[in-house]
Amino acid sequence: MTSIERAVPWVVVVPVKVATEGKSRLAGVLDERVRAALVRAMALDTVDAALAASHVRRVLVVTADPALSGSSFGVVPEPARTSRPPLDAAVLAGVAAARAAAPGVAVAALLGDLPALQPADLDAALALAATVPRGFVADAEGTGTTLLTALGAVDPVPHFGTGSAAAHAAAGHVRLDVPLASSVRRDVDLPADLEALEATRVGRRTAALLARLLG
Ligand SMILES: Nc1nc2c(ncn2[C@@H]2O[C@H](COP(=O)(O)OP(=O)(O)OP(=O)(O)O)[C@@H](O)[C@H]2O)c(=O)[nH]1
Ligand SMILES: C=C(OP(=O)(O)O)C(=O)O
Repeated sequence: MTSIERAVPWVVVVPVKVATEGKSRLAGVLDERVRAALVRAMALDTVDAALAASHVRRVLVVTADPALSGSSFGVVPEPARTSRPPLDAAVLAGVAAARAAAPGVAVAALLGDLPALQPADLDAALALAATVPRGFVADAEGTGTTLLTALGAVDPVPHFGTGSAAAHAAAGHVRLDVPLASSVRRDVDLPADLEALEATRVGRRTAALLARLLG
């Protein structure tokens, strides 16, 4: 088969916290207003990069943030709190919406704080993910998970946060062999991640915000 026939069309689910509650680990360097603007800028830049990836058919954003709406992606309401970690529950809600609209569709849950995401890097990860039932990409630290994938015949097992990469590996999910430098692994959590963005090609909204911050 040619690579075209093998190409899997993906629905990408992007969870985004209400902006005013996001990025608390940056509270020491950014005030609440700027942090909220950063959450929104990074989320929309992540979505734009995902939409530009050739393997992505649709993007669904799972959020309760009223400022995150747009014509190029769908919005899935934040699910009610349960005993499950809220991020994992949000991803499950997004996956359920994707599968309700397109039964058996391959789904990829992508964190919404990847402002340096490049479409080619996401395509490279999804090309690898097309060969395994469940895959994941660890963050640059190797502990968290920034992308998890599930082909149409299996349900994803949403698990994010510190330690989630090891949990996915222990569950037999395949660590997708993307380079450490891949922009799929570059989430922004800590002040050091924010500083590193100054030397990184980021989406236009995040770039504009950083330019205002740095004067
Ligand atoms: N919809 C939704 N998205 C979430 C939730 N928790 C985290 N996210 C998103 O998932 C991505 C990664 O989460 P984190 O790195 O923990 O982001 P965060 O919770 O804003 O960061 P901290 O407050 O510093 O822990 C970010 O895009 C968040 O906006 C949640 O409960 N619901
Ligand atoms: C959500 C994650 O962790 P963090 O809170 O460190 O971004 C993750 O990377 O799985």
